Amino acid sequence: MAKILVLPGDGIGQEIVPEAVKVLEKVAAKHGLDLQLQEGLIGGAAIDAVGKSLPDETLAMCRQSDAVLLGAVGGPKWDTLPAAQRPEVAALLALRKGLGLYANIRPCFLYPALVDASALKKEIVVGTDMVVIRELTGGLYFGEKFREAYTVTSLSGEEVEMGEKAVDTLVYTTPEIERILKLAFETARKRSGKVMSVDKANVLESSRLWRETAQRMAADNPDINLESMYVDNCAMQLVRDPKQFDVIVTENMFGDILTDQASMLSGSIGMLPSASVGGEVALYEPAHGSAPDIAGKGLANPLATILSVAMMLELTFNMTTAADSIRNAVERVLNAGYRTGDIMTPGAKQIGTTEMGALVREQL
Ligand SMILES: NC(=O)c1ccc[n+]([C@@H]2O[C@H](COP(=O)([O-])OP(=O)(O)OC[C@H]3O[C@@H](n4cnc5c(N)ncnc54)[C@H](O)[C@@H]3O)[C@@H](O)[C@H]2O)c1
Ligand SMILES: CC(C)[C@H](C(=O)O)[C@@H](O)C(=O)O
Ligand SMILES: [Mg+2]
Repeated sequence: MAKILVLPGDGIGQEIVPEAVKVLEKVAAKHGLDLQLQEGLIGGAAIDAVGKSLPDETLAMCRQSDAVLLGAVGGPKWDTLPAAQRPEVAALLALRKGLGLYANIRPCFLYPALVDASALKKEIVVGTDMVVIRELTGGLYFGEKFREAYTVTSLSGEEVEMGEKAVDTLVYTTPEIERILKLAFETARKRSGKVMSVDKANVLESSRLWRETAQRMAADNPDINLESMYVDNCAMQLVRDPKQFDVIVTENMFGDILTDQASMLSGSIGMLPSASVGGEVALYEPAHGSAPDIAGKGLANPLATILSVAMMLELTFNMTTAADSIRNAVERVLNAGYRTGDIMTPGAKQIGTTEMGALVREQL
């Protein structure tokens, strides 16, 4: 029995998650996986319904599940709430931290049919196949943060208020760095053995600890070919020559930014799935957000969420064949020329969210 909690959340989450769930149901039936699906409230939708973006019941339901499928949280309606109540912080970050999900795996793969969908030149992106391992429960996101009055002492010795001071703290500890590097090494062993550790060790103390730890671990793991790169260079190299990368491992905020950028190598942010792992129960979530600009219009690309279901089958349920059947179905639909707006190219057939979901299911 596979107990799966479904959390559609906000914006396009409400449109893409149902498509992914129907794919999951079909694959589960074909591969003999007995599903028990439950739906829960999260994000702005939960604030509107019960006054809290991560209701206690949702967290408890996560803990009783084998896996969680999340859409997205946040949107303009809740942007003006105090920081600690915003869905992104009070729901998503709290869920990741609460469940101990210290690693976010974001595979960035270009389906050959989408080579023209990328904003980058065809010869640059063709053959893109990498995975970014993003640290998910440390760094700036979770360090101490506060605001206070900013005062300076004037020439006459008076304290003068000059506005405010805002502080975010970037903390990493050796064990936090070791466990994410360990996952990167394990991932690399199943691929080419190459790991690029991305940091800002020329400026940041946390990055110096990161780099020293990575290099020490690499010395103990001779089968791993580890290199380190500064994050600014990495941002440039990702668009200059993405095929030099296989496994990238990096801290929380660098990973957030680099994966949105890397998504363009796969054609669109609507193509980038993810798995947040390392804790009590894994959370599968597309890398993109709630896309308020297209929400409610049936335009969103459900493939990142559908491909997140494939990751769930593979990582949580060890069902590699079932996972591959989803990836192959997606490939066949793309090969047949069907596209949502974000991956549309001249000559292709533009369809909406539900049609894309239905076509993938037809191919299963
Ligand atoms: N995991 C999450 O829940 C998550 C992730 C990122 C952003 N957010 C939140 O989402 C809201 C919007 O943030 P944003 O606009 O910066 O990022 P976003 O990822 O929601 O959207 C960025 C752009 O990409 C497009 N896009 C995203 N997903 C798409 C899809 N599946 N199909 C087609 N186009 C897609 C959007 O239309 C938009 O133009 C904010 O409240 C933000 O905090 C949530
Ligand atoms: C919504 C936000 C908190 C989140 C993050 O920064 O981790 C998102 O951008 C992501 O990439 O999953
Ligand atoms: Mg992000």
